[in-house]
Amino acid sequence: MNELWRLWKLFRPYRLWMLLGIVLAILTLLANVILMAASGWFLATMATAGAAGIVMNYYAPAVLIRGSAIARTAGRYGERLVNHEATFRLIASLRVWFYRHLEPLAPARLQSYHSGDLLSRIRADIDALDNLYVRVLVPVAVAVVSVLLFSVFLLFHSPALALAGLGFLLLAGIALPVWSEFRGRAPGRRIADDEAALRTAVIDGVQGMAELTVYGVTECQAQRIDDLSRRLVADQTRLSSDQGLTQAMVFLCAGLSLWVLLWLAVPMVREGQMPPPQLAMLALFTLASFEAVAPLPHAFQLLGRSLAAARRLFAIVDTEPAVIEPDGPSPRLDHFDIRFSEVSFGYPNAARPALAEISLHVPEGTRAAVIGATGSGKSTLFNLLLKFWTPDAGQIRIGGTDIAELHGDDLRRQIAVVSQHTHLFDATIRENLLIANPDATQAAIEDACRIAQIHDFIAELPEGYDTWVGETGVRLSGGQGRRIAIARALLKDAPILLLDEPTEGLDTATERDLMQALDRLMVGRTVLLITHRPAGLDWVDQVLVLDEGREVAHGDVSVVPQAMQSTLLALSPAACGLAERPA
Ligand SMILES: Nc1ncnc2c1ncn2[C@@H]1O[C@H](COP(=O)(O)OP(=O)(O)OP(=O)(O)O)[C@@H](O)[C@H]1O
Repeated sequence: MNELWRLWKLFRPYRLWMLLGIVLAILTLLANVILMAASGWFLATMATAGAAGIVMNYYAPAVLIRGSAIARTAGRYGERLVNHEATFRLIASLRVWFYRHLEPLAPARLQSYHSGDLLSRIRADIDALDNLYVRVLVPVAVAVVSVLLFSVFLLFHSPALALAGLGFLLLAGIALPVWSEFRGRAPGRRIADDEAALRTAVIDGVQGMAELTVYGVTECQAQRIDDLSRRLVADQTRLSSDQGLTQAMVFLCAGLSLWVLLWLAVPMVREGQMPPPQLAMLALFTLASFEAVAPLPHAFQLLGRSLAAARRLFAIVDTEPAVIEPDGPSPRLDHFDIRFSEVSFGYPNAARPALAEISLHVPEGTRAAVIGATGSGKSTLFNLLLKFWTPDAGQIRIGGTDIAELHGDDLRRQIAVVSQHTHLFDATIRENLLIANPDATQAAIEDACRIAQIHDFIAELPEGYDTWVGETGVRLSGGQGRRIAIARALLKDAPILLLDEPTEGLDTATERDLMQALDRLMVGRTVLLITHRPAGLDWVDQVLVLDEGREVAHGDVSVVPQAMQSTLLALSPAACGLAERPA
């Protein structure tokens, strides 16, 4: 129930909208009940007056009937309008609220969530919360107020009638919803989880279609999706049949209530304690009053699903970010040398630290390489410099300022990254370039692409820079993707450049061309290159060699172990057809 209270606090800014929606819903319901009761009374009065030959004024009841019919229609329209408006505002603000909590968690804390699961939380779970307002909160508020009013109304006629009416209303409005909530709790929770699992499985299946096909296991994935779908459908079927059953029970309660009313009231009429038209009025009133409690079983059934969704959202919202941002504004950076001082860091639940007491100083405008076998901690060094994680010990300074004093966004504005995993968005080439600098002119874009040696290729495409690159850039080769990354880095024009194995996986000729482009990009910037191969080491001023997170050597390129240097010769600038770097 803690979730309910937390949700209520999120709903608070919309309480006036909600109040208005609830008031309109109550007025609509009352108008309907008055319409039914007045019609019953009016028809019965007219019939008895006609039979007795009595002249009566039918204008006043007719006005009441027409008035309540119009009020019911207008009220329903207004209530839908207000409640939908409130719901959409609420959902919009919940999405923003969730995204605000999600963003600081990226990428460190989100690595344990699949993108399909996150998508499910952002979309389906937030949508499930709107049920809480429209299908739970509003009906409950309407039922509480209306049942009170109905009981008072019946009390005026007879305490026995009030007691009987209230008894059946409570049976339909409390007992059935409690049963419904109990039955819906487990499937509701499973539906939230299974929807997320299904989305994850479908995304995995589509993205990994090539691998699944190559290894001949598409059937297995299809079976997994099928199993999840069946479980989901089974739970949804159970909820639907429960919903049908509870609706039938509500009608049964209304019918029984009517029978009991007739059983109590007919003797009163016979004994002259109640005029006959009043009996017709009370009969229709009783039937109509169950409209107040009819939505409650379904509302409480949805409660389980909504609370499960809320719990899944709060699980993310309550996660502590891996990096705590400073309170004040970031200090201004005037220099861009990078200094790691005795930096140690271990990932949560890791067997050993990813980095242990690493120190490295890269003077402004110079280049350093971090080299080491796979898993030696090179990327971790970048992750710490980009403030995706916080070191467990030691400090990282840029221009003498501890990066802990800088906001992540301000820090990352000073850094461009070219890595082997360039993410290309499902957009045009131009849009993919503009993310580095949204204000870049076409001339600037083309200049960057010329230096990155990709302009000629783009210019030859029928749609040039407006060519759609496809999801994750499938329409570009690995080398072309990396050139786009270099062009992005040029457009960003940041003083610090991080190169994360930028030539990994490319053939020698492409690697050589790319190194030429990178050489232009590195000019005048503080560069940190990580690699597990010696390619490009001749262009750096110092090399740090890591092994299992520890420094094993540090100095000029001669400190690189002999075994690595022999490979290095094959990739020297001369071998790549490049001029030696000027001193
Ligand atoms: N997000 C993570 N969560 C937990 N452990 C991680 C994470 N990222 C890396 N590690 C672990 O930390 C160690 C260092 O990894 P890191 O990625 O820094 O190595 P690397 O030298 O960049 O390797 P590669 O050359 O293969 O990219 C490894 O043992 C790795 O398993």
